[in-house]
Amino acid sequence: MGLLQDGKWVDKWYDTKSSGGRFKRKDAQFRNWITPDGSAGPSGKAGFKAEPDRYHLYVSLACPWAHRTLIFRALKGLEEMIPISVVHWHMAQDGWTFHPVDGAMPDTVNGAEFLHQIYTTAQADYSGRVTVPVLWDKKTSTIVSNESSEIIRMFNSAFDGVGAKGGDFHPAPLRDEIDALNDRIYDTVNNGVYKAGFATTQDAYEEAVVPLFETLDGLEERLATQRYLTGTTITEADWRLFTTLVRFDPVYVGHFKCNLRRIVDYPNLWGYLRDLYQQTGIAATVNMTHIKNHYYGSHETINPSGVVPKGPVIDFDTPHDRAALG
Ligand SMILES: N[C@@H](CCC(=O)N[C@@H](CS)C(=O)NCC(=O)O)C(=O)O
Repeated sequence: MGLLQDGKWVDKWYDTKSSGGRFKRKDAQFRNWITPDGSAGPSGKAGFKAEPDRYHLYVSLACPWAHRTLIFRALKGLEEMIPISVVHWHMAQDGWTFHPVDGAMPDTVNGAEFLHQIYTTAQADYSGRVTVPVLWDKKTSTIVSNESSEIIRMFNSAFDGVGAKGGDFHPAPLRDEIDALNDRIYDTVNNGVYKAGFATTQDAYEEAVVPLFETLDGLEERLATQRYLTGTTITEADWRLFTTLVRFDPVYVGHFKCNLRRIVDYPNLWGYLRDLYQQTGIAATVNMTHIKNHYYGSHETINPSGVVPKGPVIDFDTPHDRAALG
């Protein structure tokens, strides 16, 4: 695991010393937007018009942030318009690589061996972490965005005029509610599991793990009377929660010490997770081998042996009985 410093790759683990053992996630740096007419979005430069066969997506099947983008690509039927490359699950001294393994897909656009080469192709003196997902523009040979929350917003609507499937997962009447849910769930759940797992002091760990389960307890109550987070329709907030929940029992409970309770111990959250998993096209975006091998096999500071546990045995296909909620 490493990062780029002035365009040079340096092998370095996260620094938690300067923050009392706390893991602090750095903001993504490429923040442009694809829009229907190529005008600038909420941030970044103009010039990225929604066009078929112009963009390419680099992902890891292990990564919950990249997983969001794969889900939106599937929901909106963008598979042909936006092809993908998939990195190897093992993120070691070279960072993410395109080395072959079952489920990986080579870089057919730039012919890179390492993901960091994509970053330096976009910006030769780039300094920062080299993360997935990356949305690439073939026309101008640069990175449009490496921020998943913004990539899914683009996929949600920018391609609607050029052949994307219908469906709006951030509809105007629900926006405030979705955004508020996203804020809390990002901080305490999506990023909360990382803050617990990468903490290197007891205090930092407890500061993360307690709010994580307070939020999960609250969501369990919320989902007792409604099928999805905002009611009867699935929104962006549900998909953003899903990618953490699906990894929770297989990885976060053990590897990240998020073990006050498991998702299977929460009847409503567990049914809700299966409900989302069983939606059309979603199961195909979940690769449990990449997920488990990546976390247990790449984070040497947490699991030095790299041994990957066999369990738990989980069946996301069992009926969920949530249709009665609407
Ligand atoms: N803000 C980014 C975060 C992406 C992210 O941290 N991805 C992880 C994989 S799950 C990564 O590539 N980490 C490599 C690193 O930090 O060096 C997003 O949501 O797109």
